[in-house]
Amino acid sequence: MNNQPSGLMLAGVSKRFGATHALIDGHLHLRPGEVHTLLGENGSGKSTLVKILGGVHRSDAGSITLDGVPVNSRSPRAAMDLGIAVVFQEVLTAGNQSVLENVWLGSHGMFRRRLGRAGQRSITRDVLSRIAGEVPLDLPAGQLSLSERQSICIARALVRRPKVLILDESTASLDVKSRDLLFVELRRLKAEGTAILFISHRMDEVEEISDRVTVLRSGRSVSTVDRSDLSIDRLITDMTGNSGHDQTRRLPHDPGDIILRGTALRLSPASAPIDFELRAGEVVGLAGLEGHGQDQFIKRLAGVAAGPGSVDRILPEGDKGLTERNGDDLGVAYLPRERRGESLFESMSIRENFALPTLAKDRRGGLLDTRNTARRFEAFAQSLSLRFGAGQDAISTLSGGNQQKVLLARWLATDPKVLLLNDPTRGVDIGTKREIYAILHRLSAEGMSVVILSSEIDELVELVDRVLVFRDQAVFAQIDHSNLSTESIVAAYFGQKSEVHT
Ligand SMILES: Nc1ncnc2c1ncn2[C@@H]1O[C@H](COP(=O)(O)OP(=O)(O)OP(=O)(O)O)[C@@H](O)[C@H]1O
Repeated sequence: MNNQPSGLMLAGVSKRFGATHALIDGHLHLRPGEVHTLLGENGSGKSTLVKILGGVHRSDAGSITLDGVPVNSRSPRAAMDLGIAVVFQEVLTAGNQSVLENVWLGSHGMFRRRLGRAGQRSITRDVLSRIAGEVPLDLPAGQLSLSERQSICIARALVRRPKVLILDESTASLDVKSRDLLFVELRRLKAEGTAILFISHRMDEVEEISDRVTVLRSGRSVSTVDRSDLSIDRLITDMTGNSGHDQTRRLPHDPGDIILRGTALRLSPASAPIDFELRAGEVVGLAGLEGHGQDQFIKRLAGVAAGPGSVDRILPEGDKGLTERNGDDLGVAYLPRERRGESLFESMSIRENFALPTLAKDRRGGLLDTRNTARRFEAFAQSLSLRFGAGQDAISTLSGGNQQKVLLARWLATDPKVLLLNDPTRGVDIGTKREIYAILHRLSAEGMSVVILSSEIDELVELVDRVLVFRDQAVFAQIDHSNLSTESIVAAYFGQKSEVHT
């Protein structure tokens, strides 16, 4: 008779990377039939723990058991064989392979053969319809949206019917509809006895789905809290070791002169044209269900997407056309949504990734003064609480949230007049998010204008002067500061106009 507790038990698990102690004495009990959230600041060790469970890293010390049986996965396949399925933080799909092939990528030949092609199709259709709606199985994955590609990664884990399902920030790339569908599916799996380890920096999600929450701080498990005792303040205190991260809702204020103007911008041939004016010191939010035009709109403002209509940067001495090439010279900075591919240089160091567009600031008589680069980087690293080993380390050694902070620092360092941010705090912990909001509040008070596309409604309510909500490739509603609330934004998402919308 096995007296070991059922589920996944971790005791004293630790892992070092060179001088970095990523995980120290990690403890966790994940029970069958629960959603257990792992919460912690960027770099606190969550992904390291997940990668140990998923057979990507080997722990240096400690014990892990599943239903009393030692887990010592030497590879992702070994973990899978034990019934542990992990959806990793980055969206990992092969763009030129079909949706169907992507879902079955990496599974055993035997397992696949047993099901046959027809079986694979029907299981995939069934799983995807539950978590993402209709997705064409034969389309190359590269043609799908980020959210749909993430749903493929989740489906890849689900078709294997795991005992333990681990979702490492998997919701960060999902649109609202798919996230809601996933939560319904998680509740169903939970009722069937699946043990679910959930990681997210979004407190609304943590509150909604968690049965228990374990907090990691600097690689150590510091507390485990039951759903009935959940309080955001308590969780933040456990995460940070102090309680200094107060919410700071933006106050109404008078913006300055027009600094950027979009005229008759059309996001699709049939959609209504959009006129848009951005004033100095304004912070404007863009929102909407995924695929409704807000992403295209911010890309048009940034000059990285083309289409009918024009975007003009209004300079004090008069109008001047904005082109893709001179956007930076005109003080317009754009932070794209996808870290990989769109903005990170994976073969470069942390400091190089930060400094690339601003190296001219470090030239002295034609020579590069790297000490100056280091000084500039250090200042941003401090204000954004960047957790890293050394500036020369490869960017890939940083946790996901810390990579995002380096990119934000890169564009803040250009001293932009207009900062265009495409979902900038995705993967950033709540303490740092609030530090970023404070920085943006300060810079906008000094006259910088910000356009921020965010999938996080609380972030918009806290940060912006007004929100444009997109539907069907057009602006459906503009919600002004005095009417900003979670309810008013969500109502507009789903096409409900109330009298508060202008
Ligand atoms: N391959 C690696 N080489 C060197 N250091 C690493 C490596 N992987 C992780 N680290 C370091 O280990 C620490 C923990 O990182 P980890 O990715 O586990 O954090 P996290 O809690 O998942 O953060 P985030 O919320 O940002 O995803 C960080 O300091 C990170 O820089």
